[in-house]
Amino acid sequence: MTIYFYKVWQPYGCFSNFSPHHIEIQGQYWLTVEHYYQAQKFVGSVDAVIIPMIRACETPEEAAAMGRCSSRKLRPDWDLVKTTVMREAVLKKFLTHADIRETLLSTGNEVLVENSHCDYFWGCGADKTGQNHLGKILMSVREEIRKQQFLTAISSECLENRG
Ligand SMILES: Nc1nc(O)c(N)c(N[C@@H]2O[C@H](COP(=O)(O)O)[C@@H](O)[C@H]2O)n1
Repeated sequence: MTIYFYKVWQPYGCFSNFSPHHIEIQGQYWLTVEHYYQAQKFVGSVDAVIIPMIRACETPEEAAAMGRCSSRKLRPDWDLVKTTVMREAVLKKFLTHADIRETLLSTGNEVLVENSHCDYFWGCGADKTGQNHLGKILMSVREEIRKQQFLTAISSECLENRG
């Protein structure tokens, strides 16, 4: 069964980048993944001055509005790096917060889809033909966390057996 998510207050809302789960990357605190993601659009750009403003936004909606402002100049490599940037932030979120990590793991091998009607890149779009990159990232993060947990369990068992 496919699991659809989108708004924070809907089922599986913790999978949204707008969910109220902070992350810390390179010693900097970000209120949500969305704050971090929107700010990264301007790293090294002539409009980098906006980064601290995005970081200071009180809500992810404000951060998204600021990051989507079409008069600002995005970093030139943004299209090349944006999925890597997003994966790093989403992985950090689920490594930081144990409760939502359990929610993610509880989805087993189900397909996860961001049910955004307007976003055909991160979500599935109105007609479900979108690329669903956020759902794909969540599934790959789920797999990575599972592997990490397996390796940790194996190595502690080995240590116990060595006495
Ligand atoms: N408008 C909106 N509301 C939400 O609640 C959402 N979860 C999203 N989707 C997210 O928007 C981000 C993409 O932003 P850009 O179009 O690249 O500026 C990404 O985090 C989606 O997951 N949108």
